[in-house]
Amino acid sequence: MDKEATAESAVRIDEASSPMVAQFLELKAAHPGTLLFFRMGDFYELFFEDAVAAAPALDIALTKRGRHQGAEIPMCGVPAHNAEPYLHKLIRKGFKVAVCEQMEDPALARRRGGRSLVRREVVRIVTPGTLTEDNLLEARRHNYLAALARSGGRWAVAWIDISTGEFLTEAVDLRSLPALLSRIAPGEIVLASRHLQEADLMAALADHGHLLSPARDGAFESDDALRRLQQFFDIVALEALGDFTRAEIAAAGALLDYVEITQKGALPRLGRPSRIDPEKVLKLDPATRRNLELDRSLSGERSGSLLTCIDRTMTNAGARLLAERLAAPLVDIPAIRERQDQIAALVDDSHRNERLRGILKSCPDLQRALSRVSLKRAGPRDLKAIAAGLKVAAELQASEAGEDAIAVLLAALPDTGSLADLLNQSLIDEPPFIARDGGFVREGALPELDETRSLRDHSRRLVAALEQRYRESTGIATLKIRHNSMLGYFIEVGANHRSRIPQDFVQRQGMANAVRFSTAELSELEHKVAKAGERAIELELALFERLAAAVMMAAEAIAATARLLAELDVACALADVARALRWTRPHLVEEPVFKVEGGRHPVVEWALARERASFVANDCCLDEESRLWLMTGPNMAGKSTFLRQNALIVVLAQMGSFVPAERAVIGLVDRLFSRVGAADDLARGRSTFMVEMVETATILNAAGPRSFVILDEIGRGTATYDGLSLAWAVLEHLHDVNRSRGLFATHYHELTALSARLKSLAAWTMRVKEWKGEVVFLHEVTRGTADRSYGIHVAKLSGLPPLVVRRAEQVLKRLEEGEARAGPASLVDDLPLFALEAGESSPATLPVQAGQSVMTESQLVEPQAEILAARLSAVEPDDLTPRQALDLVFELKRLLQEAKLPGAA
Ligand SMILES: Nc1ncnc2c1ncn2[C@@H]1O[C@H](COP(=O)(O)OP(=O)(O)OP(=O)(O)O)[C@@H](O)[C@H]1O
Repeated sequence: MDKEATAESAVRIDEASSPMVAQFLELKAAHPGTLLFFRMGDFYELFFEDAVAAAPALDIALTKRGRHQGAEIPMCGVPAHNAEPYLHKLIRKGFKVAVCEQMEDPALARRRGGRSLVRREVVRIVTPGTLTEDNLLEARRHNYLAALARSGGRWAVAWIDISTGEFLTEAVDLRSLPALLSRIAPGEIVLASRHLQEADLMAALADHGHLLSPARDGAFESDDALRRLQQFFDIVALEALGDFTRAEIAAAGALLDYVEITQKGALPRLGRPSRIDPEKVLKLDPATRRNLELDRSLSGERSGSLLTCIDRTMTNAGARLLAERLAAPLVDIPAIRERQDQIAALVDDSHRNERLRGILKSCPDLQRALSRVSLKRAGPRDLKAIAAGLKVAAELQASEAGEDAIAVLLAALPDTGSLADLLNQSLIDEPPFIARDGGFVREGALPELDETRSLRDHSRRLVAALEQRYRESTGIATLKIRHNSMLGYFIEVGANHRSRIPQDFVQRQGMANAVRFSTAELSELEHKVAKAGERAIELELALFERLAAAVMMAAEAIAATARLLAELDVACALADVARALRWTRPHLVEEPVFKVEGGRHPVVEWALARERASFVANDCCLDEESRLWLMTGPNMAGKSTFLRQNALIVVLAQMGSFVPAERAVIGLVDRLFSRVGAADDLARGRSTFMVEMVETATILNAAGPRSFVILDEIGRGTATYDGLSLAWAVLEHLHDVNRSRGLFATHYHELTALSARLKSLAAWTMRVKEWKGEVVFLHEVTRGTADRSYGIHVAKLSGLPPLVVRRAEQVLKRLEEGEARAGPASLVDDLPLFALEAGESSPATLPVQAGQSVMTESQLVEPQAEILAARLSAVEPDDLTPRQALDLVFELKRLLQEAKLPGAA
């Protein structure tokens, strides 16, 4: 939500307000919830509470200027020509900024009368979701503006990227809303103010609360929204674009309204909205997305994520599309196969792929340049970028023939050659960013401009000739004709030559060492130069407008080109990954099977390769016979890696990529769940165990026969028997009720006894070898059950003090002796399936072995005895002075007392 400091201004206009303060306050009142960047000459100034909020956020000085109602007015300012970094900082910190410009030349205002104010208007409201400038945006990520609307009791989300024109909608229910939002990852969410009080909605938006932008309720009214959409897209009936729900229409229309308000009427080019069928997208809840480290690692960094591992795209648009596909894998075999075909066409022909990637490399960001042109925020460099992008498209098309999926993709590129030629012929090779000062039109592009420029240059040469003439006529060799913005052209001579100045030189400025003059002749020349210069800029700007209009005429073709090039880039990148990392094309089927041979974890394998270590590939075959795998194995043996690698193979396969395996047959997965590891969610007041249970509940409530579930060490966050009981019940529920495919890793070896009774549960383990008392992890998945956890071996490797390790070994021995007396198999008989429901038994009746955790005091104090022994054996009696010997006796006595050893009193 907006920063509090920007809420409605507390300062009011009254009769005593100066005209400028009154103007400021009026504009401020019209734009509540924003910081007002008030243009004053070369600066944007901020006043009152805006200044107080912005100065610390920007780390700039807070000063004072004038008084209002008897108090000094706080103020801070940023330079207008370099405002973007400041805007960036403020947007990042959650502020919105209303940019208010001077709409006339201050000289004009002065001419109206001494105290006339410069006319000022807010030209744009900069918000996190409506950015278009490259400096404010991340080049390789989408920046979505989303709107959430309800109509007839049903919800929908619409989202656009105004910097690329993408426009999508999806119907959603409140339960699925967090998953949808975590998939879109919007920068800002527009919501009708009336919903802000709804507790269930606010709970669903808990993770996204800081992104909310409340908007007027009327904007979400679906009839108005429909009209707005039809008008914007110039269509009679929206049905032509798809079967939108009322809520989708309301959300989409509200987005247009919000964009119109923030862009002050300048609407960007937007593609027609397309509707996403939620059933065609693999559902990944926020926890699963996070746990699988799809686009960020668990520590929140980009490196170490799957996306970083597979992102070999050459263009920003390609990187954005890849991220989009990874965020929303498909549940649609024909669409997946279409993507696979493109990769397949390139994977075996690395020369072709390299050639295409080489050409793509020089492709600028067509989408973002086009969006700036549509918003009239573009400069000559944007037009040049569009020309360059279109040239790349033409070059790619010319370089390819044939009938495979890539050739088909390239054949679909629209012909935009004439526009590219027009732009290239009109613009110089490296034009400036902004059009205002001219200097970007190529010589020969516009005959009138060439004439004007030569007139201007000729006049400049005449000025040089005049300087030479004046030097000769006055005999002052150091006389110079110079130029500055205050005086224009002037003649400058040293003060000591004053006596030689002719009568017709009119003095304009006297300084300590020099005097400045003008002459009628010089003024006339200056006038000519200035006029020619002005005319040249006029001509250049007019041409710029014509070129921008030509671009907008071809906007749909340019957008289609940009989209196809991004698709090509993604195909090339994934083909490159597949070839370099030996990935294979998965076979997608409708039946709920999962058969992966030689599967690998892409990120772990990549990390190991950097250390020149190799990854051990493993098979995973889930079918009706063994739909659920119960994985046991020592710590560090690779269970989590195995679980995740199979989940990632699902994601990769359904996003249309090849997968890290030798062979893979994947039955479409509708929902993928992962509960791997646990982290405290202290910000929301949840302990590790609570987080674990909430995530597990989500899975058990939603997973079905087409889902794929990975669960890692369920129940470890609580007492052993509580944990075991929970894991037990969860496993049974998954097997009998959810009937999903899945992998379940556990340290509760007791659970493996269940595999004898649950028909589709198979016990698998990670192989280890004991060698000379050490454990060697083979990372191989094999049938069976682990006999031990080797946790203490692993702890030893971690540098735990030897004393603690030895003690742990002792305790373990005793615990195991206790367990052996009862035997894990007894648990199966003690807790028959769904005995709970039948009321026959409860998890609380799990057999707790009497005496298992009870130890005598003398057993417990053994470590202190060892400390004492260690201390004594370190002593060399011959080296001790009498004083040291006495100290030692006291020390030993103290240790003895602390240990409470028998006889210590
Ligand atoms: N298949 C493999 N090939 C090679 N190295 C592997 C493989 N699987 C795992 N490893 C290595 O072993 C490390 C530990 O793996 P992982 O975290 O999956 O073990 P774990 O059994 O889940 O351990 P814990 O029970 O302690 O969580 C990984 O970081 C990786 O370096």
